[in-house]
Amino acid sequence: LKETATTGSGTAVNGSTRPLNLDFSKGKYSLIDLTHSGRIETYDAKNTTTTYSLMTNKTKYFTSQTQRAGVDAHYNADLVYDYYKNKFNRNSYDNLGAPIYSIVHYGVNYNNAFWSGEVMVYGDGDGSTFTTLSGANDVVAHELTHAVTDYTAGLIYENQSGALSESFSDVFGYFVDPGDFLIGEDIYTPGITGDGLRSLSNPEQYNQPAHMNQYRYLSNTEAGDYGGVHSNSGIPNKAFYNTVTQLGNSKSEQIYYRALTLYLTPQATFTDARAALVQSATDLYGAADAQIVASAWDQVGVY
Ligand SMILES: O=C(NO)[C@]12CC[C@H](CC1)C2
Ligand SMILES: [Ca+2]
Ligand SMILES: [Zn+2]
Repeated sequence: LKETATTGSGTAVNGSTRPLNLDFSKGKYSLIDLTHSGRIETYDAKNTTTTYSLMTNKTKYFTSQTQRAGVDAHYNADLVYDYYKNKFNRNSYDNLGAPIYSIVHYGVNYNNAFWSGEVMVYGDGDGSTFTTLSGANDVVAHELTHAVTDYTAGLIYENQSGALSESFSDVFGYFVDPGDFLIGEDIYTPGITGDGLRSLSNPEQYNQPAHMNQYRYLSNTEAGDYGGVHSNSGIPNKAFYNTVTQLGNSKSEQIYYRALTLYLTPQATFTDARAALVQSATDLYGAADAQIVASAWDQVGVY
């Protein structure tokens, strides 16, 4: 049967109202966004980890409590799609219009979200450490940027290249949510205000190193977070903060996108990332801005 693009709205994780791009067919509305070539479809795992079904509704208003996870996964995926298209003319994570599939209500009390290599997956959190993880636009951007990275630099998810993968995902999480330098603040510890999972401006606040002399040589195993990819990302994250506070968002996002998509390679080290970003700044804006990038990395002990 034919699909018909239409619009509606839904209730977000935080209770606000989100506009939604929907499909109407066979007498019901579904979370299928047909408005651009990277179509977006959002599914509900209903707290299993093995089965899922398209999130649908009788009306165009997705306002029930259990629909909130899907509303924000769908809305934030479109927001991130639009960010990459509008800023860099990138058509979905593969730049070929790949569909973006999201699954919400994954597992029980699942305090995580991840890009599986094919789909976005979001837990509901346990209500104490996290609430529904699709509710944070910076987290959705973080995860979809892992997909972009997989199709471009291909950074290997361990040791320094893995910490760079984490950092680039946090950096584009910031660019999609530029009001603060925290990651995950909208869904982290719902009972506490003002905190976040990580800080780009002050990584040490959440027990991340912010200088090479604090690098954590952890084991390259799941228990060691693959060489500490989520802790050592504090070092390139701080270099990013040093850069963006000098160059501003518009120049910085173009420099970071160019480095990620043109210069970085799978085994890149922090030194390679510095060189890729300095080169990108030179290409785009000249020697003075490139020097600002170089200095940003000097300050975290990466040469
Ligand atoms: O850093 C991450 N993934 O690499 C997180 C962990 C909790 C939020 C969802 C996924 C961010
Ligand atoms: Ca944020
Ligand atoms: Zn990540």
